[in-house]
Amino acid sequence: MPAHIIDGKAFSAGLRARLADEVKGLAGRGLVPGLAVILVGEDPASQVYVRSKERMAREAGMASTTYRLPAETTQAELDALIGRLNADEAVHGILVQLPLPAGLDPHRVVEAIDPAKDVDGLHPVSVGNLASGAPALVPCTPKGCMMLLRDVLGDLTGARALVVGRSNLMGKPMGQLLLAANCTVTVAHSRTRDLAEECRRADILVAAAGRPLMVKGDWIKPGATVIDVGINRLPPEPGQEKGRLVGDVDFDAAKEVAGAITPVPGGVGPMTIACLLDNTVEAACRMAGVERGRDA
Ligand SMILES: Nc1nc2c(c(=O)[nH]1)N[C@@H](CN(C=O)c1ccc(C(=O)N[C@@H](CCC(=O)O)C(=O)O)cc1)CN2
Repeated sequence: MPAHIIDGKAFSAGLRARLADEVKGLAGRGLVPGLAVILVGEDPASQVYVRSKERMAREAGMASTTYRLPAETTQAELDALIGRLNADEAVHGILVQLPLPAGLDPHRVVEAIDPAKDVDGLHPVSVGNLASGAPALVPCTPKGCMMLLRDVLGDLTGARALVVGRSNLMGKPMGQLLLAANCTVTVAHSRTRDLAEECRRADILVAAAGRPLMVKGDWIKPGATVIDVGINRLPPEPGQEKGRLVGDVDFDAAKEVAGAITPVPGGVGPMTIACLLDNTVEAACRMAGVERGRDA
């Protein structure tokens, strides 16, 4: 039987609608969550994502400002802007869009952000909190993957989970979140021996390697839940202006074997921005000492 197709677009729309209700309640009590997004340079995909972040934050009733800086911006200029946003009480979340242009150090940039406003969950304090089981602001894409997994599977206890990819933004925090959900977790990467066999053992397979169509249909355990985090643009076919968007998983083959699978586009991607909004509300409530959930 073909797999259940996990509709991340619909799930994200539902989450954003619930957040809009919550924000309305908070605004009535004088707390308007504020998001500041910094984009350095002109990466075309980043421009699209940043525009969507601003639009969706505003649609949810939040205050949102985007700072667009030229690619030649120096580290000191970026540090100074982050310093001003750290001190601004109307700003509860700060995000620096990645990747950064060459010459800017992403570690230094992330470390300049006040950990209480680190809605990307990348600051060493956030990373440490997640690893040690303390309340943490969690990176948006893995947080979205967990929401989808819990929606499809409920309790994940005891599941054998494989994460392919070890980035700070996705693979590493995803491994931590699955571990916290009582899965038995393996994190694989480009140097893993016999990746196909590792995949075949997984009840939950999270592909975040950034390699188009890398995971083949016969790598998937029958009935497994497959979360495809890859967003890769293939070269255009003759006569096409743009190439097709594909994930890290060969979707057409995988859906014949998996129990459930996320498509690309329309799977994990839309969850990233919804979870950014959720993290911004979370940061605002923590700063104001407001307990969440009463207004939703
Ligand atoms: N500071 C950060 N930088 C980046 C992050 C991040 O979480 N924090 N993630 C990605 C980009 N990203 C958000 O920033 C993002 C990626 C994809 C989508 C999305 O909705 N994708 C759609 C397809 C979009 C398309 O047509 O290209 C989908 O998968 O359906 C949203 C946000 C890297 N940088």
